[in-house]
Amino acid sequence: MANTAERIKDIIDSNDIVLFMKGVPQAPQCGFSSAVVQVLNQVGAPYASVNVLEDPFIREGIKAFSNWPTIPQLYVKGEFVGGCDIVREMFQAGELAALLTEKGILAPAS
Ligand SMILES: N[C@@H](CCC(=O)N[C@@H](CS)C(=O)NCC(=O)O)C(=O)O
Ligand code: FES
Repeated sequence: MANTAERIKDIIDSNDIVLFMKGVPQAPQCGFSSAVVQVLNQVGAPYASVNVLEDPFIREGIKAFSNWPTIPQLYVKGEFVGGCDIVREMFQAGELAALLTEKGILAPAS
């Protein structure tokens, strides 16, 4: 099996939006992960998710990969966006929708 950093790179390269979280979108296991799920659902873009509670290598590996100490972690088009606080602030400021539009994931508002 590929090493953890390679697995992580493969995951973020093969999904436009991917959320590393605790639990699954239908049943988040932490309020921070739940908050990002709610933001993504509201912004209305499809996303992949990885449950770090199922894989301790990914749970620790993603922190090293992003140089960010906590879960959740959101990636868009291979780039680290942030955790719960950043994503929530960006959403409230309209910056998350703007980013997703700029990246060609969301259609421009007409
Ligand atoms: N302020 C953080 C909150 C996230 C957070 O504190 N996560 C903790 C508790 S869920 C964490 O990932 N701890 C390390 C771990 O559980 O592996 C954010 O903006 O995302
Ligand atoms: S699992 Fe306890 S704060 Fe996230």
